[in-house]
Amino acid sequence: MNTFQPISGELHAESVPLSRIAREYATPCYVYSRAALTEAYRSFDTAFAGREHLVCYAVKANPNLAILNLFARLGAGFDLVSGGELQRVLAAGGDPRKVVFSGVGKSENEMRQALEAGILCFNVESEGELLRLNQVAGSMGKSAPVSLRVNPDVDPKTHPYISTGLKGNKFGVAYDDAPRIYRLASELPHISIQGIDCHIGSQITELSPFADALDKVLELVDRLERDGITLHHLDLGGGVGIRYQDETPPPAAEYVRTLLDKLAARPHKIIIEPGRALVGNAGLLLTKVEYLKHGESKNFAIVDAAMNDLARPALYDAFHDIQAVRPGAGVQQSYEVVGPVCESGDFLGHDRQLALEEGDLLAIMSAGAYGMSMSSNYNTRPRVAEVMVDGDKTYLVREREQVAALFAGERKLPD
Ligand SMILES: Cc1ncc(COP(=O)(O)O)c(C=O)c1O
Ligand SMILES: N[C@@H](CCCC[NH3+])C(=O)O
Repeated sequence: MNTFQPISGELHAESVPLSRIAREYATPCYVYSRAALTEAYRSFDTAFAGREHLVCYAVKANPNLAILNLFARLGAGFDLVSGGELQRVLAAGGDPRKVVFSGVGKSENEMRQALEAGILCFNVESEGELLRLNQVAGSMGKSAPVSLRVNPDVDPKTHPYISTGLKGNKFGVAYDDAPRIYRLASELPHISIQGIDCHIGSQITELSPFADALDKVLELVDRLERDGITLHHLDLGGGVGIRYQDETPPPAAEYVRTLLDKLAARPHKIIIEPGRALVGNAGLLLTKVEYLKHGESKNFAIVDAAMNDLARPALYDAFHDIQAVRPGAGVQQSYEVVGPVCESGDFLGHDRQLALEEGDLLAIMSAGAYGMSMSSNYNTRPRVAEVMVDGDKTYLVREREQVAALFAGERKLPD
């Protein structure tokens, strides 16, 4: 699908020219396509047809309430890492019985909040967390549904900051420790074992790490079975990559087929936790060129978006394609595309061939995941607006107003 494509020489979001969005909402702003979000979700969901499954969207990728609401309506579950994310999911109409709660540092308060809401499963990441959860659940007269997140020591072949399933990473319990901790869990009075969980990293563009991790998980499932511990679900995490530049990540259908081929003889319900693959290419960051500056060795295009709006280039040296919204009238040359923040690391792209004039609009592509969600107020810059496009309509999706509109008459927002 061509979510963002040129029509009559101007880049559009669905059928809305980006210059119209800039005029109506000002720049910088994030622009999301409802059709692209829907299609991405469905591509995973339909690939599981005939198999008991749950696609739990990883909220951290983009916790925008309109996006959560859309996925909830499509039947998604949610993967959380904080009590704040749980509040958002509930405010957006998500079903707590489809929620899994990951994260290495869950606080007592967060445990209470999740037990109160009645979530599907805690993905427990340490023995200490298991013992604490048992205590908290007991004090509430409840039983906590649990999977252990195991660390399979598989190399996901991605950026080291976003690898999570290697021995040296802080995530999950050590593979060889898992049987002992499951035995402990089976003896705790307020813990109810539901499944097993594994998430090896993010922006993974090959299938082999997923297949290797699943093999290791299945070995453990068999071992547990022999020990008399039966699991109801397997949560295989997220991590499927997207195309930013020239990557060739597996399409959802191929990824799911690879998993299901190994799971054909297994009775378990399958859970996955994709984040980036559902939202990454459904969003862009729209920005305006404020100034062109020709330095001694480089040309700078100084735009009104910055590292506080999109941290990925500064943080991971990540590549985001940068497209002119309209063909430029300037001379085509190499530009450093940089923001107004007072750091030399404040760049959105290096050495980009662009024909620019001041006032031109640029689209920073593939910014739907880990864009707004990692933004900050650094340099006392306000957080930018987020705009949802639906066909030829656009609407501002600023938190409170947006939820109020979505749930008018249906649900009262917490103060
Ligand atoms: C536990 C867990 N699940 C799911 C995800 C989502 O990852 P991605 O956005 O790469 O699909 C993450 C982030 O890496 C995670 O830590
Ligand atoms: N923030 C990372 C992904 C982190 C995945 C979360 N465990 C990125 O922008 O690529």
